[in-house]
Amino acid sequence: MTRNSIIGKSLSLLTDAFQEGVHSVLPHLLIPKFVRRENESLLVGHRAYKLNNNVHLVGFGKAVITMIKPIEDMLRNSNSSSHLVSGVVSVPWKIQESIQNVELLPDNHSCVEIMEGAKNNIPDHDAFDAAKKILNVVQDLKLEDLLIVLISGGGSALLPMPIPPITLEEKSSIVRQLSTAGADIVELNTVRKAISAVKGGKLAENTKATIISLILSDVIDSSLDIIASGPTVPNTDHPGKAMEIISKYNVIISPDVRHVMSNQLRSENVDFPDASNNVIGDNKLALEATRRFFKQKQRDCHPIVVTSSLKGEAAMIGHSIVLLSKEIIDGYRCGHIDITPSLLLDLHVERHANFIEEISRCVTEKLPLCLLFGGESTVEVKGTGVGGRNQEMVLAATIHMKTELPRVPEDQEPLVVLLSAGTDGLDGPTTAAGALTYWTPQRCLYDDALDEDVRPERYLARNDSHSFFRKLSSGKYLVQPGHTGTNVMDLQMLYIRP
Ligand SMILES: Nc1ncnc2c1ncn2[C@@H]1O[C@H](COP(=O)(O)OP(=O)(O)OP(=O)(O)O)[C@@H](O)[C@H]1O
Ligand SMILES: O=C(O)[C@H](O)CO
Repeated sequence: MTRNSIIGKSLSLLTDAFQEGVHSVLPHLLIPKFVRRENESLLVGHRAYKLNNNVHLVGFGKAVITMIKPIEDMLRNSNSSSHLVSGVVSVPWKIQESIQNVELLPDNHSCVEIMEGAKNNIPDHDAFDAAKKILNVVQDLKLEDLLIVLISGGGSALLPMPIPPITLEEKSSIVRQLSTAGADIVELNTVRKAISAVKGGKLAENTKATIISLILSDVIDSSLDIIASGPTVPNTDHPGKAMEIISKYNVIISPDVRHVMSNQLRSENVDFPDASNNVIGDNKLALEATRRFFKQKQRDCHPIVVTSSLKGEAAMIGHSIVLLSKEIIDGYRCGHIDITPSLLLDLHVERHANFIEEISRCVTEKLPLCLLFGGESTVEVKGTGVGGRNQEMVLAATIHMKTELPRVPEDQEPLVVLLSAGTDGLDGPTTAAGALTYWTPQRCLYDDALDEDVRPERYLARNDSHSFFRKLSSGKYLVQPGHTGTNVMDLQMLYIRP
């Protein structure tokens, strides 16, 4: 096989593995594993709920559009009547037309109203209208009703309801300032909870019905109060915490926002006995599916799940990944590896001893490796370019690969390929999920870029990673699945052959 075809095959292998990871967390496949109908009861986890034409459904997030159908099917009776009485969901702009398999969408007679909004993941008036409708539905319910709440990542932007007199524009500006300043999702959602009339458990406080939340997690450790800002989970944040975050990132806020934040009380409700919050899937599931894929498709390759809690600055992570690649390539050459301890911390390696043992074995036996990471990085956006955290990570890695990976003797042909992409299919305000890069001692993506007169450093300095990858080789290195209909953070795969 020529070097080019080995590179091409490896790029496709990683793209296919990413798709497999995404497929494993498609909500319509996860819901039936968690929710079952048995006669006139709905079984969710270990609990049984009596059905009596009393079910209402609300939902918000990037992945809820394909959660509706399995629930509707389950609640329909043999005479075609249904226990599902009403529903409203808030989903991303244009998501329905991007779901290719229309069978996954609710059918035309569905009683669930689908409202699209939050273009580019920014709360807007369409999402605000949806949030108002959702709040009306839950407020009207009675004690004997069941409320199914479908929740997934992206839910915060799709359920905006600032506490008056804060306006939607003020709220959006705070979120934008925080996320471009590099605040992580825990910080961002702590602030969102403090200024919202529905987040931080307030949706649950507004209903008498029994709540069953079905949650697809897109945050590290699946913290329930952080996913979509926990509308059905008690808010236990210290009242001053949101203001501390505002000060940390120098966010400019209006006197109204300051007033609402300083009057925030510690939540009275420390528990909602009538709410059950159930996580139906997460990043770990996707990583495990990806690991299995490598085992089946590439028998000589050793896949290792490194972490599901990767976080930090995207470009720095890209650098750490290259430093680890260097140690592994050196290891293949001398049959032994000493991993720098700080790299284990920077890459959030979960089980240090196991990881070192497995890598050492692969290096000694000269086995190809695929290291699998999951999590969510951040970017402090200082430039005016167009990009996302995954594309920025891969662009930074491309530059470090060129300068830091070793020039090994001619007779050795190591190959490094990296993919980083968001499982929701959209990385920041771009149409790609992420990107790929490669390196061999003879040629790497950086060289291709120079040949095409696309200078990686210039694009990185402007936070313009999407423009870089779009321009380079007509977008060949972009990962572009479109809206996937799911969302369990990002996946990174680092494939190294000796
Ligand atoms: N030009 C850019 N270059 C790199 N990253 C960017 C750029 N512009 C925005 N970002 C990053 O994109 C992130 C927002 O991306 P996105 O809208 O995909 O959010 P998300 O976290 O996936 O959404 P959710 O968690 O709501 O599903 C922010 O972290 C922001 O720093
Ligand atoms: O919607 C949100 O808040 C984020 O996606 C985290 O769940």
